[in-house]
Amino acid sequence: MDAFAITVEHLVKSFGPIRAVDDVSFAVATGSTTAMLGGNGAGKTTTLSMLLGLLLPSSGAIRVLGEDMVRHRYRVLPRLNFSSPYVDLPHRLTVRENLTVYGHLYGIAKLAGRIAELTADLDLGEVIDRPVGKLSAGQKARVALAKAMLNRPELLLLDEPTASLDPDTADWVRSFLTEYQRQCGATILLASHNMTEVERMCDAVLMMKQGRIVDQGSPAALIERFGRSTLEEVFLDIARDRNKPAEAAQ
Ligand SMILES: Nc1ncnc2c1ncn2[C@@H]1O[C@H](COP(=O)(O)OP(=O)(O)OP(=O)(O)O)[C@@H](O)[C@H]1O
Repeated sequence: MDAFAITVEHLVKSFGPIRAVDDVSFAVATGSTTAMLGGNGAGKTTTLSMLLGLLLPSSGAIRVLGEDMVRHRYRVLPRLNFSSPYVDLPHRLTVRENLTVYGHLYGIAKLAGRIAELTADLDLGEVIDRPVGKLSAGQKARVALAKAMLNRPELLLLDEPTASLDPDTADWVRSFLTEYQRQCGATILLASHNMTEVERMCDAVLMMKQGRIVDQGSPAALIERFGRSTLEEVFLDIARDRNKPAEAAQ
């Protein structure tokens, strides 16, 4: 098994004059939970979209699970999955119909059994035959997670996995992900604005600003380097360009 589930070198994505991702290089250790942090517009979603093969890079190299993502993404897509609050599942289909459609798309064997397992794991029994459009945000988030788990991914890319969830549901989702990772040794890369979540779940943090990675390390190492007591304070220091320690400058 490769030491790194993801390696990115000199990745650039331009939209006309905007360099949304501006010469970014990083590696995500296999089996880690790594967070991508940064203010609005820092380039997190654009980076995740390139890792998923949804957007083509303007330049640079991406290897995901040992494969070149630009040239061979169809080899690797069956081994990963993603969840994002910005991607809606078809509203008129029930939860079961949605999971069935995606299960067929992913070529899952014994699909009915897998859906039954996920219904139990994600506590979807009450909503399984209801249209997705009629569910609450928290219920939709659990359905989106079930969709992301259908193929038992080795790599999970999550865009703000707990955005708009109440603290109880958010905590439940975090525990679910941590348990999945413990059982399967999966790698998780998530974009988040929730610093407490990142401190609790993540081994490593990539700090993005204006399309670049401006600092990285474990939450504890970053907090120590910035002389702060929480990751939220480190985030604000970086966002506001203050108290920047010499070794953080790149
Ligand atoms: N399709 C697009 N066309 C033009 N500009 C885009 C496009 N997608 C993203 N951008 C721009 O690229 C930059 C990075 O956006 P991105 O969505 O990656 O940021 P983000 O870090 O995910 O932000 P947020 O925390 O607000 O979700 C922004 O300036 C955004 O306006």
